[in-house]
Amino acid sequence: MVGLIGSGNNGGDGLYAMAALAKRGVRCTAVLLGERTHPEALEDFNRAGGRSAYAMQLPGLLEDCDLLIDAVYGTGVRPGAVLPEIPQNIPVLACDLPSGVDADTGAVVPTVIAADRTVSFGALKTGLVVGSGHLVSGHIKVIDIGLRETLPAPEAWVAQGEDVELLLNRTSDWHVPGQHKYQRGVLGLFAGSPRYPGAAVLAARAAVSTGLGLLRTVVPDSVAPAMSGAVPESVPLSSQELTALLAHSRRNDREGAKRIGAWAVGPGLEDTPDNRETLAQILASESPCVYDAGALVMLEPGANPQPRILTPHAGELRSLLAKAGVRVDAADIADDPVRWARWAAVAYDCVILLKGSATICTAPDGYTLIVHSSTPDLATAGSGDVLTGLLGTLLAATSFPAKESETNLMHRLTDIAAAGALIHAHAGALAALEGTLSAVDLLRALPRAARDLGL
Ligand SMILES: NC(=O)C1=CN([C@@H]2O[C@H](COP(=O)(O)OP(=O)(O)OC[C@H]3O[C@@H](n4cnc5c(N)ncnc54)[C@H](O)[C@@H]3O)[C@@H](O)[C@H]2O)[C@@H](O)CC1
Repeated sequence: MVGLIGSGNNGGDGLYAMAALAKRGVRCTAVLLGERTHPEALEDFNRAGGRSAYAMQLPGLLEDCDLLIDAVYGTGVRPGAVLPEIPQNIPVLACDLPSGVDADTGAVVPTVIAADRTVSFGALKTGLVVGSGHLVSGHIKVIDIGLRETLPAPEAWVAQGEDVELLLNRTSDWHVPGQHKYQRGVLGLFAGSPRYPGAAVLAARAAVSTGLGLLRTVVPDSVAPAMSGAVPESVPLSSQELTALLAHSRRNDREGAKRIGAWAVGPGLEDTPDNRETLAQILASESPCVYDAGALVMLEPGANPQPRILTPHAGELRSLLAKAGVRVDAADIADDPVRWARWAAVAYDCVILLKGSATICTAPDGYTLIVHSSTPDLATAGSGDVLTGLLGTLLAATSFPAKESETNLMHRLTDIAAAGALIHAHAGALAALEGTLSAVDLLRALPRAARDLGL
């Protein structure tokens, strides 16, 4: 076993770990990379029979290495760190976090040492589960080292499959299925264009296959035949009907509100004057809404009484922020996705679900849930459309108390966004078991994924 040992406490942790292994008879060599080495840990390691080596000996040592322990840098890494290259065939176990990962943001240096496993001490660091850090952390295990009482409140929470029931607060909100179709929610879907008819169909199929009561669709004439063919459950909504219905719900008419409980807007949508007009009507409707893809282009920053979830990927987030006067590039977002998602949540007064290697769901007050279980295969065309339909169903099936505080409402939306991301990720994992993953494979797996997670 070879350990890469840095000059700080992370190096000390690596030496103590290797000392314990050396005592069990494992042949351990510590490559000392810093100008100094944690003195007590080095003494313990030497006493246990470990050997030390210099950086120049590393290539030879790696030829006969079953496991590399990476303890060069932990939370103390500063920008500009340069790390040795490790051949891909050598399994790497990182102490606390892979060397070169920023513990708070997930930013990595170009020479970051990718780990197969990371053993993190005391608490899960945000940088392990978001951005580029998430891609190099491998399997993560958090070890309790008795710090719990002294740790500050977490700045973000990781949501997992078993949390879905809690996130959806099903006991109080979800109606008994099968009684009445409106009780399982009515969703309006405004999506599609002659250029992107499939996006609307994917979102619609996702919505109905997660147990929606009724789907009303607002799609261009050219998309309508494909929609009724692929999603016979959907009921088209003419523009006159739409205007009348939205006027009803603006006056808080109970019947109108019942007819469309939530909206899903954007998959395949084009930026046209007519679409902008419809979008403005939906924005004014005050029914909760998920906005994706083409709809994001048409949104403006600022407060809006409508409860909203926006679901950008990094490029769309950059455009949203630019409209709000915040100039960032793709690299800035990759280096600190939580920070920029929060900026957008504030600028647009909504919940942001930022898609990426991990999904970040965040409210304007900073309440943040991270879903990092997604398979990389989910970055497939149409996968976002499926997520939009699924989130629409979750919104339509949730009853939001009329007198909910702004903060509670935003937290509820964040919980729903994370629940959607978890179901989506689980569907992706199920579909990936069958081989390559297309959006249609994802759709097929959706009912089973929803059932597995208690929907
Ligand atoms: N702080 C705590 O409460 C605990 C810390 N622990 C361990 O301590 C680690 C943090 O220890 P440290 O604060 O000593 O930090 P690190 O051990 O991560 O690294 C700090 C050392 O690396 C050097 N360094 C950092 N960036 C550099 C760069 N770009 N170029 C050259 N040198 C650079 C610093 O000068 C310093 O000597 C954690 O990751 C964890 O492994 C744990 O043992 C548990 C408790």
